[in-house]
Parts: sequence; structure tokens; C-alpha cells
Amino acid sequence: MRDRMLLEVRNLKVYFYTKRGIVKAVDGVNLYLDKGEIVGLAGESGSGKSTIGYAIMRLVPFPGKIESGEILFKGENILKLDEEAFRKNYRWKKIAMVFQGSMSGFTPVFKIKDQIIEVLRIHGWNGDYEERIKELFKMVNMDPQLAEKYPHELSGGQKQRAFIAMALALNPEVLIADEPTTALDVMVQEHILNLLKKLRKELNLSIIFITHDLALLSEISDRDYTLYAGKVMESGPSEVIFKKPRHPYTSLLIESIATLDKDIIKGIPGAMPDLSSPPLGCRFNTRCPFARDICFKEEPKMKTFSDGDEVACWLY
Ligand SMILES: Nc1ncnc2c1ncn2[C@@H]1O[C@H](COP(=O)(O)OP(=O)(O)OP(=O)(O)O)[C@@H](O)[C@H]1O
Repeated sequence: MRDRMLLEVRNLKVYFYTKRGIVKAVDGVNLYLDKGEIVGLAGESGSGKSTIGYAIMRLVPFPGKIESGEILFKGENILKLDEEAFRKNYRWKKIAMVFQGSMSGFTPVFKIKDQIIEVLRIHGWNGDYEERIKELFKMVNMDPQLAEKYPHELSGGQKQRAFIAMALALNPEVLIADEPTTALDVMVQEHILNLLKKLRKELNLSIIFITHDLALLSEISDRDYTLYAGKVMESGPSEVIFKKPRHPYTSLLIESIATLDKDIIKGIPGAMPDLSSPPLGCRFNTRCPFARDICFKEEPKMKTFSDGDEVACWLY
């Protein structure tokens, strides 16, 4: 294990046992996060990004199940811990998550302050609650007075900051931010990105940034993973991923950003395969412009390049 490595996901499989069959939402994913790093998880809707986040938090919703694999935090496999030990020592204390749509995650009838105090209380925070809230609000560039408000009295951006403050309440080392800027206008998105960068610097926080929008990652992440149908297609340093993507899927995701700039929303033609009976070979084969015979027969293995890029594709 490398010295700076904080979190490592090894061969993770998460399946949903639905009436239609077993949905292989995450199917053999490997990834890692170094101390102080911002890592992007990008992919189309349904590629398994949020499920990876939930698995790391050990909060995979029913009818999902972590099928196999390891999730190591500083070398310890947190999937082996019993729920009580994980809840007491890891969830929110070491690893926290800002859920997709968390802006609506506050309970409407309580003040923001009381909801954060509840988190501190449940987890046995033994400091001054009021002081901690002031500290947290300053950390997310918000006037601590706003903690006295009810959720509906805050703007979308303020609610997102307050939610980030709540996620950071117990000083976690890892923050998983799932689409934290979706539904916010462009200016506010920018503020949230800047806030996450500031938190990384000031707290040495390590961040997994989940998004379908690669344009955001080009502004914030050090390394990225592109996910498709429950598998990692490519991973590498952001400068490689954005300047010289090797996987056709990554290139097409980047092209869809370029067209978004021109106000023409062009996704990748075709649809993701049914994850209860994924295709043989490469999962991207039905939509890949370069697919050939082998891509329909055998799954490509990860190949590593000298610039740090790793690609699962038969082109290489
Ligand atoms: N509770 C559930 N029950 C059944 N299937 C689920 C459930 N949650 C997720 N899935 C399936 O798992 C797959 C991955 O979903 P996931 O939400 O992780 O993708 P995602 O990349 O985060 O997409 P999005 O950006 O839309 O959230 C999808 O096929 C989805 O339908």
C-alpha cells in the first residue's frame, strides 16, 4: 500500500436483488483515494457512481447488497467490521457523504442548528455545541447566524453549504460529495467547487466527487475514474483524462461537454445495457464506435500507461 493511500476499494461488487433479476450495479470496481486528494467519479446516469458512495458508507439501500470485495480505510477492511463498530468509529467520523439531493435532506420543521446539534449529540461530541456550529459555518463561508434559520429560509446554495457543514461536523477525513452542485445555478456551482477546494487545503480533506458532468471535474479533481455499467473504463490523472483520453467512452463523455457549451445537448447515442444481463465482453460494446469482434467476446483487462492512465479497452 502506498504511504498516502487513505481509502482503497478492491474488486467491489454491489448487486440489487430486484423482481426483474439481479442488477449488477457495481461489478468489480477498484479505486483508491490518497490523503488530501480530490478524485472524480464520472459516468452516465445509472453507471453505479452513487452505489459506490453508499457502499463506502455501508448504506446500500434495500434490495441492494455488497456482494464481495474489500473497502480498506488506512489498510483496515471496513466491510469486516460489525455495524456497531463501523457506526461508532467510521460512518460520519472518518467518512462522510453529502448525498445527491441533500439540499432537501434537512427536516423542514427544525432549525438547521438543531439538526447539526443532533448529529453531534448522537455521536457523543464532547465539546461546546454552539461553538462547534460557529466553527463549522465559518469553515463553509457562512454567517453563523444562518444556523438559526429553518431550511426553507435558506437558498439552495446556502442549504448545500449547511449540509456540507453538517457532514463535516465530526471531522471526517474523507468526504464523498454526490452531485453536490446539481440543481444550482452556475455561479453558485462555482462557489461550491471553490469551497470544496478550500476544505481540501485547510483540512487536508480527501474528497470523492461524484458527477455525470465531466466539465466540473476538469475544474476540481486530481484524478478521475470513468464508470460505465458498473465497471471502471478508465482512470488517470485529470490532465491525462482531459487532454488525452484513451477510452472511447471517456472521449465521448468529454465530447458531450463540448456540445453542452454550444447549448446543444448531445449525449452518447444508444442506451446503457440492462444490468441484470450485461453483455458479454466489454460492456460498452453496443455503443462503441470502434467495437470489433473481440469486444463482444472477451472482457478487456486494465492496461497501465507510463503517464498514469489505466484503460480497459481492446484498442490497446
Ligand atoms: N434501490 C435500488 N433498487 C434497485 N436498483 C437500484 C437501486 N438503486 C440503484 N439501482 C440500480 O443500480 C444501478 C446504478 O445506480 P446508481 O444510482 O449507483 O447510478 P449513478 O451512476 O449514481 O446514476 P445517477 O447519476 O442517476 O444517480 C442502476 O441500474 C440503478 O437502476
